[in-house]
Amino acid sequence: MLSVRTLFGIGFLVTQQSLLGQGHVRWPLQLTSTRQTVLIADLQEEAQHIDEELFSEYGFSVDQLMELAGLSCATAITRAYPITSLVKGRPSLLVICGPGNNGGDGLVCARHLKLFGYEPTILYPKRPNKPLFQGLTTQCQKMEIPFLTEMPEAEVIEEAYNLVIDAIFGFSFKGAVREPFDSILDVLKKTTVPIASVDIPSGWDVEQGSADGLQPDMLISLTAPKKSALLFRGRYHFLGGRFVPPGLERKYQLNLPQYPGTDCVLQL
Ligand SMILES: NC(=O)C1=CN([C@@H]2O[C@H](COP(=O)(O)OP(=O)(O)OC[C@H]3O[C@@H](n4cnc5c(N)ncnc54)[C@H](O)[C@@H]3O)[C@@H](O)[C@H]2O)[C@@H](O)CC1
Ligand SMILES: [K+]
Repeated sequence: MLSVRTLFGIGFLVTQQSLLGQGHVRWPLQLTSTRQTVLIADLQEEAQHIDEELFSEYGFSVDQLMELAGLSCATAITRAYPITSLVKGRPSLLVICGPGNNGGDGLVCARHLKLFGYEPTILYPKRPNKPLFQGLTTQCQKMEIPFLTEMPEAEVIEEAYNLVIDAIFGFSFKGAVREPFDSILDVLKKTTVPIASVDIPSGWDVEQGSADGLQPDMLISLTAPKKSALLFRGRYHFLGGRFVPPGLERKYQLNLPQYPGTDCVLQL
């Protein structure tokens, strides 16, 4: 039996097979907006399995998918926050990158945003010692994107930036946030500048979310929305990462919506 609950302020519905009293329900968990219905990657492990299979079974490389993911994020940001809509004199953005692949998506996103005419600045406090991330960092430096050495205060962010892009943690985040990201997230919770989160709002449990965590204005879900996306209450939810082969979509019953034309993003 299907039960329907309204969890979102602006016309979003969440439907799930019998939410109460039936134990754990894997599928189908759906997110329905006025525009789309998509199934949700219910478990953290599920998102990780999809990720691993893309590399092991389907022959993709990490940098390939990261490029597509980061391009999706940059494209979605241009749709939600076109340069003409920004309130500051310059189209300044702060991109905060974490220590894993979510951070890599952030670096790619920053590079494309620069090409799209924005003025990103990057904070990248924990840099993995791997050629992929070193290359992405060099590319951003060569694009003349400035890197900060420390997290600005909330008031400075409000003064200087139109938007913060949160590429700190994605679907591999677990447990209590460790420094320096704990302090960074504390500042982000204080600022009133809109936040666009890549894949998952950082600090949120991938399945359960976080009642006192970040409340981003935008979420760009990659491949498929994660379960915690049901708790997202911001204005803009986009799906990106248009690279899922049909066999993988069938195996995980993702039932992904049709992206319009040649677009790499879809507003949910
Ligand atoms: N298959 C996909 O869907 C794709 C996923 N991509 C991105 O990859 C992300 C997942 O990347 P990863 O698996 O590298 O993981 P994450 O980027 O989610 O985070 C892992 C890093 O965070 C650290 N970390 C975890 N918990 C922490 C805590 N409590 N405090 C402090 N540090 C913590 C880990 O030590 C590790 O360095 C996705 O969310 C998405 O953004 C894309 O790059 C490519 C395609
Ligand atoms: K994130």
